[in-house]
Amino acid sequence: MTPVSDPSSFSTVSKCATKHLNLIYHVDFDKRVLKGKVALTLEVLEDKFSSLTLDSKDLKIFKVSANGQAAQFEVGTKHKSKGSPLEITLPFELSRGQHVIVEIEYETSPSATALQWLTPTQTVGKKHPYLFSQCQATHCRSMIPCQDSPSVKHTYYAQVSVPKELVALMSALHDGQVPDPSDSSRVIYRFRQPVPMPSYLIAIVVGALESREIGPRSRVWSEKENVDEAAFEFSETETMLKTAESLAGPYVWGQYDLLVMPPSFPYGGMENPCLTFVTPTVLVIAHEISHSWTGNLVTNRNWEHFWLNEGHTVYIERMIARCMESEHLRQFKGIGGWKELQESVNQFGANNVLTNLVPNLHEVDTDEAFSSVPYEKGFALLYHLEELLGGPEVFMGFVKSYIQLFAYGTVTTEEWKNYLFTYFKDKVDILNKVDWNAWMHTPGMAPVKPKYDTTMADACTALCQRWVKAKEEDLASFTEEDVKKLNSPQLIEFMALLLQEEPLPLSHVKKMQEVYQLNSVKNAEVRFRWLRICVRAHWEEAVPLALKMATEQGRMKFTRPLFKEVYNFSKYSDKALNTFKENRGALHPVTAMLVAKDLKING
Ligand SMILES: CC/C=C\C/C=C\C[C@@H](O)/C=C/C=C/C=C\[C@@H](O)CCCC(=O)O
Ligand SMILES: [Zn+2]
Repeated sequence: MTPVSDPSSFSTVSKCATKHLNLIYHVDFDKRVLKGKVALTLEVLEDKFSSLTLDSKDLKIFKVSANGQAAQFEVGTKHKSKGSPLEITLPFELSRGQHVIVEIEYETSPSATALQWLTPTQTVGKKHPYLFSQCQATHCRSMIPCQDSPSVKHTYYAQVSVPKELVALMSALHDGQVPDPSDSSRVIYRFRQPVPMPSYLIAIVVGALESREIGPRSRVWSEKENVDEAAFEFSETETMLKTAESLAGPYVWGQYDLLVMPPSFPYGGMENPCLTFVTPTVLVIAHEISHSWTGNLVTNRNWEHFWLNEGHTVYIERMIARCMESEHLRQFKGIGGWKELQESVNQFGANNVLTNLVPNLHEVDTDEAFSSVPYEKGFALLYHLEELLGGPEVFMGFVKSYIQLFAYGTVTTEEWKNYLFTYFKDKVDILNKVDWNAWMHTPGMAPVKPKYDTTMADACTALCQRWVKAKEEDLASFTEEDVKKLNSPQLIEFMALLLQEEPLPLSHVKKMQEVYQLNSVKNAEVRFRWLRICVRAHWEEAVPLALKMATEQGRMKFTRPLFKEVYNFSKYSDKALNTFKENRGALHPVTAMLVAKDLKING
């Protein structure tokens, strides 16, 4: 494995490698902290080893020991986004191949960026508090002092003490629960993760949770008020898992549970092993299931190679759509993805190096670097290669082989490319014609736009152009029949196309509401785009609706653009700022940080 440093981590991954974590947590809702003890089993990688550096962020470190002997430690200067290096000096020297158990007693901060603590009023049930984590990309270090780099993979065991009226879940297999011997009002939940995984996939949730069985290896979890509806929504999970296995190989994680998150969860989903987190706005989990292979089994070496996780996951996700629905749907999703890529390039700017497929992340906050680029420029590259090398079955054969080769390990873009050339050794002449530098190390849109089939998209394009070209006298020609011919993905695409045009006149948007009744649509993907179309047309009645959606749920895919849209409507810039400030405390810490930057609020 070629040594590749991790610009997003302080940890000394060349000196030692974490093989196992043993975690003991006491969850304190009153103080909003995790009182923790972690035992890291480290393998020594160098000849003389007597010190190491771990990642930490806003942790109170009380005590460090190595093989039971007290060890010196120092928390270094805090970095603007990477947290603080935790320097540890062992009381003895070890050599290559030996193991050492480093134990650390610590406490997290109430403002730990990996954690969101919800009051009972912020939950559906309104009776109990709620805690959930989101570690990707570099927030595990605010929850555990560790080697917080995806280049390191380890198993873990955890014991979590919580008030006995609550349930704890983690990204691992359940290993039972016992009363807390030190406090009869608490219970200890036990978890075991036998498959080596990177720290960003450690996840915890504590709340008044219930579950329903939805398959032979799957349960869906949520607050009890939502659990029956969730069981219905995700009834196809086993079918989707089997389809993914037929494409990518065996599912190695054992259990595949789903946790329906509170509305403030900042992403559509998070592929935590054994327990995918999904927001209520997400109805399709093919992406998260696909991560069980690309991302969780084969993992990017560091975050500059994030496209390997996401590009391949989107490719498998869309192959599942091809298998379960149609090739036309896969093509249609490719067209939609190209638009998402265009939006990210427009947001960052076509010359911004963060739109490189493989960006340089030195001194870059990964949360600020996050966009659709690794997903959709990554997918476009893989689809382009599929077109060149023989079609979907041929290229999926490569993807399955790539997964088998790099399973349980980590990979860089160079290693991926070398294997691509090896696998297609009789098509090297074709591969040498690909402009790799343009695809990987150049900002802006992908150098080649795949030739997608437009069968499902044509109706969307036609309706969009009718509205764009319509004059006042043409507005009477629009009727509710226009959208009855469109399914939900097509309605979303129609609105995404409108968002790529100049803002519609206010008269057009009011007519659209009159004939299509879009204000009453609950589908988040539709509502999100509809409200942006209205605010861009300066329809003032839409402003409170946009801010309501921006604050009632916290998925950044929706919250950030909605706040920005209102902020850009100059008459309502202050309204956007004040609404954000009023709601800031209830937002996820990363969401709050990024919206503040979007609205140009310092501190
Ligand atoms: C080039 C970017 C380099 C590093 C970024 C890596 C992680 C960024 C960090 O912000 C975490 C992202 C977590 C994403 C989790 C799930 C996504 O797949 C959801 C995508 C957006 C959505 O659907 O809500
Ligand atoms: Zn993903």
